[in-house]
Amino acid sequence: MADSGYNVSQMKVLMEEMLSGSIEADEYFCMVLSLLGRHRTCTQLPGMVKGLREQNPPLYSQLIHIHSEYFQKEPLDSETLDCDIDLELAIALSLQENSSREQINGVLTSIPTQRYQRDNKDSKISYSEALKKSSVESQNIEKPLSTSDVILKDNLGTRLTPDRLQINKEKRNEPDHSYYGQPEPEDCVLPLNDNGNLFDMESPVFNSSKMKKSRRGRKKKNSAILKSPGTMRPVLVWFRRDLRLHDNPALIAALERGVPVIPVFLWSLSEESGQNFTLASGGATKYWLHHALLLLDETLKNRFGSQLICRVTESCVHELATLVKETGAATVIVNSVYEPWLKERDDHIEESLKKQRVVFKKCHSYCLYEPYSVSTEGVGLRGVKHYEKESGRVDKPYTSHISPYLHFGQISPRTVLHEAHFTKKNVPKFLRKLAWRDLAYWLLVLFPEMPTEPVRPAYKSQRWCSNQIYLEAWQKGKTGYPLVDAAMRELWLTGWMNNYSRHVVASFLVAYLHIHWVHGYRWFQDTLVDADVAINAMMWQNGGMSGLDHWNFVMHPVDAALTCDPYGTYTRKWCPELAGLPNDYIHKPWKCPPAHLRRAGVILGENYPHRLVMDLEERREQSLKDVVEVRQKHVEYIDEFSGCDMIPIPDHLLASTLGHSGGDVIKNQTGCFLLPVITRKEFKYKTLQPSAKDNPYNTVLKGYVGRKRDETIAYMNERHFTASTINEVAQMYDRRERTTRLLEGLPLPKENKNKSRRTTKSDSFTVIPPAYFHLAN
Ligand SMILES: Cc1cc2nc3c(=O)[nH]c(=O)nc-3n(C[C@H](O)[C@H](O)[C@H](O)COP(=O)(O)OP(=O)(O)OC[C@H]3O[C@@H](n4cnc5c(N)ncnc54)[C@H](O)[C@@H]3O)c2cc1C
Repeated sequence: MADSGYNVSQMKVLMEEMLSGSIEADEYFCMVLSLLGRHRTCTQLPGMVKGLREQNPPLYSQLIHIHSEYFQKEPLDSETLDCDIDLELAIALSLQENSSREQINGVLTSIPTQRYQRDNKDSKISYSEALKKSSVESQNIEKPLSTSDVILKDNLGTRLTPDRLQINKEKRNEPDHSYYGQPEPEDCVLPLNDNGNLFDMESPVFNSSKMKKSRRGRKKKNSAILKSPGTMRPVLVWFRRDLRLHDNPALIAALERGVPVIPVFLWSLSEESGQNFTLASGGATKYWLHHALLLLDETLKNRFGSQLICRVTESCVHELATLVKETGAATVIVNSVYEPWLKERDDHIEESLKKQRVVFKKCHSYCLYEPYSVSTEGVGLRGVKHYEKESGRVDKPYTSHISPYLHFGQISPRTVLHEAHFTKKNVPKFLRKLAWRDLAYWLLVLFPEMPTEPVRPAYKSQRWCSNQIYLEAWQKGKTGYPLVDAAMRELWLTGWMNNYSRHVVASFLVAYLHIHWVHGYRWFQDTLVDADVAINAMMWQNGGMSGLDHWNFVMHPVDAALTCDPYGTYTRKWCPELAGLPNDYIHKPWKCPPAHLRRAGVILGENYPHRLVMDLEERREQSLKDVVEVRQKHVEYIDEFSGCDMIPIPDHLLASTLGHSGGDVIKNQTGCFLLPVITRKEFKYKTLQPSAKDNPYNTVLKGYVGRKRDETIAYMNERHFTASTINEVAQMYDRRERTTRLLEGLPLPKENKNKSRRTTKSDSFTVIPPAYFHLAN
């Protein structure tokens, strides 16, 4: 067993997880491999799991089988290193081997780049030098630097922040790097195991035989190709939102070819944004991107003597065609991006490269699962019954802060997932968030108009307020509500705010200022360093009440502060003019006695604004009325059985879910197949009883109520879990008893008809609404 206490406990957890069925045997094996290293796994794993021989013979033999299959043929030598070291070696090899081969054989490879031939007619020069040169010179020759290229080199005398990537300086102060900085390249490496090896991230499904095969394949291919210089056409790795070297499937695929690898980054603002005013690249993200590119280039340069070719272009398809001509590349490899308009562009690029006889290969890495591969099979109509309320302290760095790194692919989601599995025992909420990231991309693929058009069609006609003063006050953090202002100022100054604050400011804009969520989406796109069309649009749609899974809560700007900033620390940091107020009044200065205000140096209306809107209850009521009006106007989008909103399901999803006939049969008068979606109870109630004065389902969260609700949910979950565990153990004994009696020929005990169920009968979500039966038949 492992030497360190750390590993012992890790091993225990892993074994427990495998026994409880939360991980498979091959996952277990890979994790052990990562923790103990190859040698110790080879020699110690059979002994470690021998207790299973009695306890769980099938599992035991499965593990032994995996173990022997993995180690049987592969010698334990230093060449079989894990992914990143492989990567490092391979990159070094692909550059060095070429150059040394040229020097030894005195042979110039057969396919130097066209431009290179132009420039070096007489000279014989090694291919690697040619490549290195090509990446520097390609920009100098074809186009003037100032207009089309972004060269990320100080020593080339080029501006590090070219115009088109530069953030609008008048608009933004320099972000506070001490608060939120770019990672050093080293920050992005995978964790080391005891042997100093890295986790093997190559196999997403932990398939040991696949892992082994691909390693062998890689070694073979490298050596085979390196021996035949005649086939050395380089490969272009087009970096997009995968600005890293580790766990990068496109880069690995390129290196596997054993030919020179040319790293490229292309920037086309209009293509990034698509046609629908998605604002995919706002000022803050450009700023982040700029630094991420610098880092990537630096890493390539320092560690591998390579460099990133960066070009700004109107059309990536043309730029790639040019690059292919310049370098003689036979293959372009990318990691897929999933925004529908970018996918369309990739399809177009693939076609066009095909005509040049260049292979365009796409790998998957941006999400955990490819959005196109997500199956709806097995998805029932169950609600999200035990959904825990979003909570978070804005005054503490309790969340991971990895969103921009994930957005630009500086960290891969798989790495995060694996680290989460390894470093923490139980992080379901965090894992759920990673899944939401995938969910956002899945939704964007289904509803490409999501950044601009409500997913619930009825809500297109909702009335919104167009008061520009409100919007600007919100954007600048001058609403007079300290928590909202603190969050918006943090966003402006750092390009980031945490999830809870995002909910607070979104609720405020939509439910209290009545400003269309699209304005919120746009502002976030421009100011967040992690601005992400898919996630941002999904969240604003949900906050704006027209999304697939709209929030079942509204954040009150004062009460929310009780939960997220109970001592006012956060608010004082970003609204320093209020710093002197006592805790009791920091979130509601308008209630502060004049003497306290004077002592704290606060003059409302002068150094801190009066509240933009004062009648919060009334404003919220109005927002409810607006929604009810929409629902009453568009009854065709309301399910008559459940009272829920309905959304049209895209045909292709319908066909994949219900089979080829699905698309024809089940369409109503709107010409679409409509599916009921979760709808706030207060909307249903008020739609049925518009003049009712009461609102038993009021969704406005009170800080303390929120906390109490968390505790109640945790308590209920625990009871539910304990009850079902006891029930299952009882059933297991029951089954054993019956088997023994059967074997011994004894009469069987009477069945207990009142067995408790894991899912209670009263769970309304398990009942399929009659509407569905009606439609499905
Ligand atoms: C109105 C609104 C707009 C948002 N816009 C964006 C955006 O443009 N880009 C963005 O990355 N996140 C967005 N989020 C989601 C969330 O607020 C951020 O991902 C989170 O605050 C980032 O901090 P973290 O890395 O510490 O998150 P953690 O809580 O540590 O979560 C880890 C990762 O999970 C993912 N994640 C977390 N929450 C969500 C979520 N609700 N939906 C999908 N993925 C999630 C992110 O990639 C995040 O980095 C938005 C939320 C709201 C309410």
